[in-house]
Amino acid sequence: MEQIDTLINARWVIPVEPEGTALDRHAVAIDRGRIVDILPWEAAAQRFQPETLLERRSHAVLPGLINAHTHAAMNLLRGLADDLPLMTWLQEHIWPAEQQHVGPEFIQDGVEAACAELIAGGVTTFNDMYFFPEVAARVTSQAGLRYSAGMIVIDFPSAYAQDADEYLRKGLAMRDAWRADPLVTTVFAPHAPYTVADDKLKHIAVLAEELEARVHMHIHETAFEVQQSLEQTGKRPLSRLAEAGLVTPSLMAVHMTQLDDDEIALMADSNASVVHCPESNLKLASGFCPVQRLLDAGVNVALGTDGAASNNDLDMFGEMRTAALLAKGVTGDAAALPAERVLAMATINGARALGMDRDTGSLLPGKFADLIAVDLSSLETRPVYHPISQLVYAAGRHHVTDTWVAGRRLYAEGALTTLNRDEILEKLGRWQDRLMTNA
Ligand SMILES: CSC[C@H]1O[C@@H](n2cnc3c(O)ncnc32)[C@H](O)[C@@H]1O
Ligand SMILES: [Zn+2]
Repeated sequence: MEQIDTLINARWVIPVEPEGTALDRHAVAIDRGRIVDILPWEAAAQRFQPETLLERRSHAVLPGLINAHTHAAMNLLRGLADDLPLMTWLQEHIWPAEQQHVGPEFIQDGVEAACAELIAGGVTTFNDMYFFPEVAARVTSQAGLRYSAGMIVIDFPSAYAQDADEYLRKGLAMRDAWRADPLVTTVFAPHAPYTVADDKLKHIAVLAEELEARVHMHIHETAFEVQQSLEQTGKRPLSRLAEAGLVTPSLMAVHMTQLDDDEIALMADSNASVVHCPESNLKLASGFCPVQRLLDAGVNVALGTDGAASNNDLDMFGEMRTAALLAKGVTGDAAALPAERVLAMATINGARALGMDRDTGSLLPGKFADLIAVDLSSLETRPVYHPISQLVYAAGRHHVTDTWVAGRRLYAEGALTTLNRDEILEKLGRWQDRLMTNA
């Protein structure tokens, strides 16, 4: 018998690779943080002697979800300003609130609350863009989540940095400081084409190539952004970025609601990724990302929630369902973005966008044991004819019972193991009072 750390007997194991597969009555064997094998229950019982045996006989076990675009600390700004278009929301509400309140304590408490929400919602990796990423790294590392930290650049001062050079310097210092932590990776995160000047974009392109780092950026979020760029520069933002050398396999282009055929071809030819954030785009009335056309062209499309102030949650189950339904509405084709494809977007495509697909994003022997268990035995999820469809169209994040990152159980039968829920709720109450008295 082989000694292993954990064996999970699941009613269905959904490895995501190959897409659309649901293995009936299979077990996942985990040892030293990695998946050893996936095999039928009986074969697993004969081969393994686990230290921990978990019976999840009415559950689907699948890769942890990858939230490919967040602003985690913005959990403290959830519901501060709703029912507004992007630029009014940002310029008149969010940016003033950030100027007044953002600092290390804000990040500490906001990211902690976000980590709790992400873990309970089945997310094992998130790709973030926000101020003070070194504070977020400390929090996420303690929480046990996999964190892709944005080295942000934006052409306006904040409590974090005064100008683009200082943002870059601080980001690179954070990258060096966290290099050895297996849960923390770093990507460049210039905010948007309209907030970062050409020379900085070119500098980031050179650094990203040298350091083999991803570049995470809001691009073509609204028609207004494209129109304004045409008026100011005579170019659409994406062609400005292409001229700066940023449209490469390292690019994670977030939103992309405005794309013509040539731009879709450019994204495909460049092997760049798109991060689709359907709920934020709907709520801010930003537009519709042409997801099916991008996928048909061969573009890697991942899924993200955006921050809790524009979504207003970090619920990747909700995001999968919205993405699938929206694609059908936009194309007029009920076959657009089927359940197995949207699950791939929320897992392996996110890992590909981040350059982490050798390690996470699907359940394959040798990969990190980043996985979740989802209970499909409740009234609203029975009967189960097609487990993957059920996960996307009927289940929700409240059906997640367990979340593991690198084999460590961060959520155990509905309880957080690394974070204190009551303390987080208390801190959220204090921030609410603070923001309401200083609005
Ligand atoms: C430089 S830190 C990130 C910066 O982005 C702001 N933000 C949050 N959501 C959006 C969005 O959908 N589009 C553009 N900018 C956004 C956030 O408030 C921070 O200032
Ligand atoms: Zn965003």
